[in-house]
Amino acid sequence: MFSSLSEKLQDVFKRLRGKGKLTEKDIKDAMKEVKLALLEADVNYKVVKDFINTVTQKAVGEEVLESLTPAQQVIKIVYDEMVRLLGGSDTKLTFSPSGFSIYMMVGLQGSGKTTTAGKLAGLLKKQGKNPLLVACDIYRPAAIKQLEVVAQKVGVKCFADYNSKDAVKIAKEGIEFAKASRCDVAIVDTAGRLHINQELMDELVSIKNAIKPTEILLVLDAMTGQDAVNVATAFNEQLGIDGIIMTKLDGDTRGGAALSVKAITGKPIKFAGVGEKMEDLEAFHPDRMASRILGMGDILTLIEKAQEAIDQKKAEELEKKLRSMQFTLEDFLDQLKQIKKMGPLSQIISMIPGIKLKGDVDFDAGEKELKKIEAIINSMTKEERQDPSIINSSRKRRIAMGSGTTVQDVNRLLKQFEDMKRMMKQFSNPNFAKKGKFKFPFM
Ligand SMILES: Nc1nc2c(ncn2[C@@H]2O[C@H](COP(=O)(O)OP(=O)(O)OP(=O)(O)O)[C@@H](O)[C@H]2O)c(=O)[nH]1
Repeated sequence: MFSSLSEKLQDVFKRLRGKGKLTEKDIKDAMKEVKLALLEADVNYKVVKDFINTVTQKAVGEEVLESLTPAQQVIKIVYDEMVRLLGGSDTKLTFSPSGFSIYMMVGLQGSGKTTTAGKLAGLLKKQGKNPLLVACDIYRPAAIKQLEVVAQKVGVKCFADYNSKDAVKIAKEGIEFAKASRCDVAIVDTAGRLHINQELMDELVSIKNAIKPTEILLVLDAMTGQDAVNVATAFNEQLGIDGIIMTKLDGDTRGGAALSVKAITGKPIKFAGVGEKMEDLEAFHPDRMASRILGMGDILTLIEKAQEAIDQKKAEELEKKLRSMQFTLEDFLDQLKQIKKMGPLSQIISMIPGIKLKGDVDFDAGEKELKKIEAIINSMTKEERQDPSIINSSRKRRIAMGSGTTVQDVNRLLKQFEDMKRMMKQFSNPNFAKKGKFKFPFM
């Protein structure tokens, strides 16, 4: 996410940090580079111009030039302005005071509307709501089926009528059905087109007038850059939108759409799609996103993901086991599964502050390694997991066969596990810190 922009900005800041006291020329030179980085990231030209003017004006002020750590002050100004550009404070979804909320999903074909409707239903369900999905994309029968599939994936009901060719009627009936089924949220998936046209807008306006949605959410594909911003402008002018869901941010290395859309349309990004899976929808936090772009990580989202994925009771049990040295391969497998629930490795790593990844890091290899470890442990018997010391050569061959790996792979895992246990032992010795002998293997 935003990796190429992030890399460039961090390089600029690194050079600034190396300078100690800054002159006006230093700041202006740095701002030229920031400007270039933003333009290369496909941020709207006018937005970039305003951004650079504001930051330069603030940064060239006496405060920064006389400050003890001028570079940090400049970075802070850039950070604050970036937060403002991304929307300032968080903008949450509005719920209707009536207790029944309707969200109308709109957007171009392929923007991720149907997938996002499912993700949103899943997210709201996790928050204790009872959502219903309504399939109003009547032009593509596959789209109705797709919505039914995502509804099933997240465990919510879906209202569809394969025989009707009247999207307004389906929308109205869907709302009635939602109310009758005691749902408190209806998410209406509408049809998309390849391009904006009058017919599409007329249909959307008719649906809007018929169901009076609590919010109209525009789904935008981040990877289409300034085109996405133009789409947002058109939808907002012709239909009126309340918020934006920016999808495919996981594949967007530039960030131009996310950084321009609020400034251009005045409408906030409320959610971010960060992958193809149903859990891959996050509330959009401008401050956290700015932190990520500037390479400061996003520790808050990381903690939230960990809290969602990690079962508190299990974590406490694990801590006890670690202390009493009863940690087995079974617990190891459990840990692995919990980490995997937090999302792809690349996403988790990008949220850790201070970690700057240069070039292509092979996350796929990391994911494959995790899968391999899981397969190996899954091929062991319960006894073997509890006490790996009984795993002799013939057992190793059987485990390798069963998991589609090699005996070397099994040996490597067993060694890693033993090393880990040895490390735990050092930790659990209250004197280890005093001895000053302990060294992490990677230090
Ligand atoms: N990587 C990634 N892929 C996404 C995300 N959101 C959606 N997609 C993918 O984008 C593709 C298009 O998504 P759909 O939900 O079918 O798009 P749509 O806007 O409903 O398209 P129509 O039904 O044709 O109007 C699918 O392959 C999705 O899996 C995201 O946040 N990240």
